[in-house]
Amino acid sequence: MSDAETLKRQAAARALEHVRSGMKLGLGTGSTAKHFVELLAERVAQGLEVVGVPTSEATRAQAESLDVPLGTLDEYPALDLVVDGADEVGPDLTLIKGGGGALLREKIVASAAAQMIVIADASKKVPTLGTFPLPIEVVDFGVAAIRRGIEKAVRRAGCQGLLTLRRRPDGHVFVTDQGHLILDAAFGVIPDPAALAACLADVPGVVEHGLFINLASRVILAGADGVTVLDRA
Ligand SMILES: O=C[C@H](O)[C@H](O)[C@H](O)COP(=O)(O)O
Repeated sequence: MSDAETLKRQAAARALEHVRSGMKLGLGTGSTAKHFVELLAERVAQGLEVVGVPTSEATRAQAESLDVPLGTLDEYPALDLVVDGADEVGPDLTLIKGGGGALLREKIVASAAAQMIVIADASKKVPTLGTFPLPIEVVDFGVAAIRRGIEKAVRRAGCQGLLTLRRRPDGHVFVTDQGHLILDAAFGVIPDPAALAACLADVPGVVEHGLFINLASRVILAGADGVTVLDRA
């Protein structure tokens, strides 16, 4: 396992300590969350009783293959905990998520959970959000007009930058699990995430964006110097 994967697994292992039998658990998406699901499956095999609600079809497939019992958010609308990764962790545990395109379901699941624990390697911690392009999920209609609307709206929050329609490695347009498209916004710096979130919410055609504000209660970061736990004030 590479050094980066080892760190992700360390963060995942620490998050697993928060899991108790009987919990309804949101299962995040991405390479870090994947470690958590693997470790969770080991505990399930040993007798831990939980029900997982996956945040993506990819996570559903992984959890199913590992025999983690699953349910839907309709069956379990109030979750005890969600464990998920992040692309950036900023001040006040504000996050950028959606690098894997799962932001919409991830945000719905996080909002339904009593607690959200984020797991990441320490490189994800940043003083200011925005180096990682912000994923903005949009409907599949009038994307050029939606893009113009976003460009105009985000200026009110002091943001500007190139918006790139996300494509898969094979060149086809990336389509989310909910059938939407993603514009990745290279803002570089997001001076006021809450103001930006409010501006984006005003643009018709924007379904959701990757800013997670006041959702993460704890962030577990694994770095060369060990594991650091950050709690939201
Ligand atoms: O859409 C994907 C998710 O928000 C991921 O949790 C995020 O991109 C972090 O992924 P990774 O753990 O692979 O860096």
